[in-house]
Amino acid sequence: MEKQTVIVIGAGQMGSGIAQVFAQAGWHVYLNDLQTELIERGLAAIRKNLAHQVEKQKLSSEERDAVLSRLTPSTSLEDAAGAEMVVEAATENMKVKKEIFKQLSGIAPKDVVLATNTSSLPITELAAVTDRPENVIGMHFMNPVPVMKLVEIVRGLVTSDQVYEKVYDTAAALGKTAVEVNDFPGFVSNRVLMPMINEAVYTLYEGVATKEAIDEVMKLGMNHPMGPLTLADFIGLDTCLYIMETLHEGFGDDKYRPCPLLRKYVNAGWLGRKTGRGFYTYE
Ligand SMILES: CC(=O)CC(=O)SCCNC(=O)CCNC(=O)[C@H](O)C(C)(C)COP(=O)(O)OP(=O)(O)OC[C@H]1O[C@@H](n2cnc3c(N)ncnc32)[C@H](O)[C@@H]1OP(=O)(O)O
Ligand SMILES: NC(=O)C1=CN([C@@H]2O[C@H](COP(=O)(O)OP(=O)(O)OC[C@H]3O[C@@H](n4cnc5c(N)ncnc54)[C@H](OP(=O)(O)O)[C@@H]3O)[C@@H](O)[C@H]2O)C=CC1
Repeated sequence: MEKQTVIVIGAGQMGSGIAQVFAQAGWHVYLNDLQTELIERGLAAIRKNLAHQVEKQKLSSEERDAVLSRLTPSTSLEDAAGAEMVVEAATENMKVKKEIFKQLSGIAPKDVVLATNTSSLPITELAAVTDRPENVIGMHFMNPVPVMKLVEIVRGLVTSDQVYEKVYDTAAALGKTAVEVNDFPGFVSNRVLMPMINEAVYTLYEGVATKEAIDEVMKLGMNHPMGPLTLADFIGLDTCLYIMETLHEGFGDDKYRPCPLLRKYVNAGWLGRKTGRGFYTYE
């Protein structure tokens, strides 16, 4: 198979997971972030995951080394000039993403797929800042990327069939199952998931039960692998808040209003697992 190159923009929990699965599928990967330390943190997470696979004999140490050799740190978007695909996984903020996509227009070759891993933001609006909106598409991986099977593919208003097919085939080659959805706030995944999480936060805020009780009810009663407050910490409370704000603004419906407790925690810098504190505390 011809070796292909992808640039993954944002080396946070999603970007590092996306880089890992591409590299494990044989792609060359530029892992891009603003600072070298952030890329190093992402690479450290990948090394840890690969070490676990070696320990479990799911991967040989030679394969691990080959995967690691396909990962190149990048702090310049100019590296998009040498890629066949871009997957943007920077912070869930329209201003940040528009700036990235605007810059990509001047750098990436014309036929490059410009995919975003956004959780909720409109693909069509993002596409409109580029000189090639037909190449822009949502390629929404789930967290943790190496484990979760789904990729939600989101077509913008003018995404071409060719770009859709390329992303669909790529998801399959990464061992994922793609599901096609249209471009509306939160798509399907977060339109359904995030109001449940937000309601769990309201349940805590209104004193209906303790955080442990709320999580236990949903785990044991509904067979969810994680309770909603544990899951919110896992996703990142900033990301949860941004998604609720996108739903609230996008639909103009108060049923999506973010719980004030969620906003308070984010303002306090309690972003969940990634900062060591959210609804729970972490080592
Ligand atoms: C916000 C959005 O836009 C969209 C989203 O992503 S929403 C979030 C979607 N994700 C979820 O809902 C996740 C819900 N939680 C789960 O499915 C499970 O708790 C879980 C898969 C995370 C962990 O599973 P578990 O059975 O409780 O724990 P554990 O036995 O430790 O892990 C199972 C496997 O996953 C792996 N794993 C767990 N966490 C991992 C991580 N962060 N990265 C890589 N691998 C991981 C483990 O190494 C283990 O692999 P092996 O079987 O090879 O040992
Ligand atoms: N968390 C989740 O469960 C899921 C998240 N997503 C989506 O994936 C994206 C990333 O989320 P996640 O990985 O959790 O977030 P993280 O906060 O873990 O990582 C985001 C990374 O992007 C970096 N970044 C910010 N601006 C830029 C830029 N201009 N260029 C390059 N890198 C930049 C951040 O750096 P710094 O810290 O310095 O700002 C940070 O390292 C978001 O759009 C989110 O909605 C999708 C599915 C699931």
